[in-house]
Amino acid sequence: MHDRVWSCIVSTGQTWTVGVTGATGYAGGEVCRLLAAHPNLQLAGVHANSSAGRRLGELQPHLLPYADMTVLPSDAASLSGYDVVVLALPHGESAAIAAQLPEDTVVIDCGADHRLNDPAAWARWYGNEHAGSWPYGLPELLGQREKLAGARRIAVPGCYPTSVTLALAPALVAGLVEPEVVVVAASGTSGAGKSAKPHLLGSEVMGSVSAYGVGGVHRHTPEMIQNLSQAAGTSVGVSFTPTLVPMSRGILATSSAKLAPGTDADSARAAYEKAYADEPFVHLLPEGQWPTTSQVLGANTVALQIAVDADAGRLVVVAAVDNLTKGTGGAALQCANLALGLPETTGLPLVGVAP
Ligand SMILES: NC(=O)C1=CN([C@@H]2O[C@H](COP(=O)(O)OP(=O)(O)OC[C@H]3O[C@@H](n4cnc5c(N)ncnc54)[C@H](OP(=O)(O)O)[C@@H]3O)[C@@H](O)[C@H]2O)C=CC1
Ligand SMILES: CC(=O)N[C@@H](CCC(=O)OP(=O)(O)O)C(=O)O
Repeated sequence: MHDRVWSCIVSTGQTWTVGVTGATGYAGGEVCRLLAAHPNLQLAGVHANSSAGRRLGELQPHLLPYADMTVLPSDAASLSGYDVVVLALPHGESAAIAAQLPEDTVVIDCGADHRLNDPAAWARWYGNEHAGSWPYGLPELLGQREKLAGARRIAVPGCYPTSVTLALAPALVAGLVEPEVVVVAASGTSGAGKSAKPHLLGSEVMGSVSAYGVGGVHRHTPEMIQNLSQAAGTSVGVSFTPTLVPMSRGILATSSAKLAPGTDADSARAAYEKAYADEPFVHLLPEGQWPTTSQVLGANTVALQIAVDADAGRLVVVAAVDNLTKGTGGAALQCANLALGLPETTGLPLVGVAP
């Protein structure tokens, strides 16, 4: 563990040490980037797998304050001793490590291992034994913030479920729509992680948009069903189609559902205004303005807009999120703030990087 790390933030008040594993990947790298601006959390160690022993600056050159840190191994013994551990590992790699960490350590898992409540759903979608569910790290979901305050184990949502849940929950809570939703979402390539895959080559991605995981086979479908059913208080059906678009970061999710009798544009807008009036990171845009991925890049924010398509009889909601910030790394630190009793917004950017 490094005891002296250059930091651009002068801390006032209590500080907690943070170890990040998966720090050489996209999600872990984003956690480290955001930690550099956090006044109370100090990145004290970076861990990974095949790159253990290397200098972080070789692998994540944008993380200048941490360039001289040596990447440490990713086992439980190496990860013990931090106040907070962020796991940003491939699915299935977190649970065994987390089970060996002290109970009073705040453990935030960016992977899927502890997101689903239903063991049968886990077995169906991930194919191995369920490691048990943890409090789900989406504070804006009704009733969820209270479960995260003081928690010592938190499961950060998937990036698509974050955008889709925040887009549709207010309508389902208020009974504005029928509990059957259709979602088409576009993601940048960083959503697929940093390891080399042929379909992510520049020559495959540039100048082309492709659909994948079509026909109800994407593993984020059960997570959306879980969240939206919690909001609706009844089982919600989800048809989800993800698409890959030629940009590095960002998700633009377009969701729609059949209007319930009596829903009109005014009642829909009122429900969304009420739901998000006090949410610092969720922004219902002024009428007529539509979300773009560029406006949320690098920010822990979600931009939303709604429309009532009276002819089709559907509510349409568009949501933009940076998959690496509010979609993972920012959400991880938002949850850490809640777990530690810090103001929820501490150290998190509201300002995007545009254009
Ligand atoms: N990318 C995104 O937008 C989002 C990602 N997530 C989740 O975050 C997690 C990380 O994803 P992402 O950053 O994209 O992935 P990357 O492929 O970019 O990074 C994976 C990281 O995990 C390490 N790693 C790989 N295999 C192992 C292993 N067997 N044991 C320990 N460490 C290992 C790698 O280390 P090394 O390089 O040394 O091998 C690397 O640091 C995943 O669970 C993903 O689902 C969640 C929401 C959004
Ligand atoms: C573009 C792309 O490939 N995206 C990833 C989403 C990854 C993610 O955010 O979610 P998890 O944490 O559940 O892996 C995918 O569709 O699998």
